[in-house]
Amino acid sequence: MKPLLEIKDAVKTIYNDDDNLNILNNINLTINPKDFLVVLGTNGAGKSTLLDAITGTNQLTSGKILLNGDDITSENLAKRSRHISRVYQDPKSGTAPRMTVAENLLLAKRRGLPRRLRLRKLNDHMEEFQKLISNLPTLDNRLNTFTEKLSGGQRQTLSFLMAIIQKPELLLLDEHTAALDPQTSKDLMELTSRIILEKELTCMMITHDLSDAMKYGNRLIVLKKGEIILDLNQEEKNKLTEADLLQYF
Ligand SMILES: Nc1ncnc2c1ncn2[C@@H]1O[C@H](COP(=O)(O)OP(=O)(O)OP(=O)(O)O)[C@@H](O)[C@H]1O
Repeated sequence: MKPLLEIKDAVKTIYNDDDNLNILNNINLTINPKDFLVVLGTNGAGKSTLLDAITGTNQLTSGKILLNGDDITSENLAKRSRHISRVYQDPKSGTAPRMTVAENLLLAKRRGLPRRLRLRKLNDHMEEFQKLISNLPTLDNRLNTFTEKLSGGQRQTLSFLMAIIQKPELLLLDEHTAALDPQTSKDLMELTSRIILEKELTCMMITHDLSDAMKYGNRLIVLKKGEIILDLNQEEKNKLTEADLLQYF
């Protein structure tokens, strides 16, 4: 199978006056199409830095990143965002507050087009957007609500829908349920898993929640001090208990 994403000898160095620190220390990782990879690790292990390198938010010091065999290591964020989408932890970061739910969805659907063209003919898309949210009690009847009026959970659900609406080649979830209450977090995690399977997305998800890490995904890696210290496939993951996982922290 042709890999979707290849990370080769990735190093990210932070230069300090007295000491240099490799926050990514020679990471090698291959992700295949339809993989749902869960990423665990202690605070400061380098998880977000790794996602930053994949999206182009932050460039690597050395190493390569290939998407579908193409070297994207020095491509800028805008170019990569045509293929890669990301949901952050903060519900406020993914949506435009002074726009309605429907306008946000249209912006996401037309990502890559000039902004002035992106909001045209909204009415043509209302039926499609209504269908998209029809099974989601949290957003039902909210298409015309300004995003700033939504709760954190509603906003995060919208951020997630915006991230998948164009069927990205790679979906990156950066603790996307961490700021939500337990029930809302569970609902969004279940929606996430359902949509990833239905749309056959390839996903990399950072979480600190061990039970989510056990329950979701077909592969699990643990990062520590910028290195991958554990990499398990589905079968190996199924044999693991939360207590086993805790030993890596
Ligand atoms: N621009 C920067 N300058 C200096 N240090 C940085 C910079 N970016 C990240 N770091 C450091 O690199 C390390 C890795 O940070 P990163 O945010 O990737 O960790 P993380 O695994 O995502 O942590 P968390 O679970 O807390 O979100 C941390 O020690 C952090 O302080």
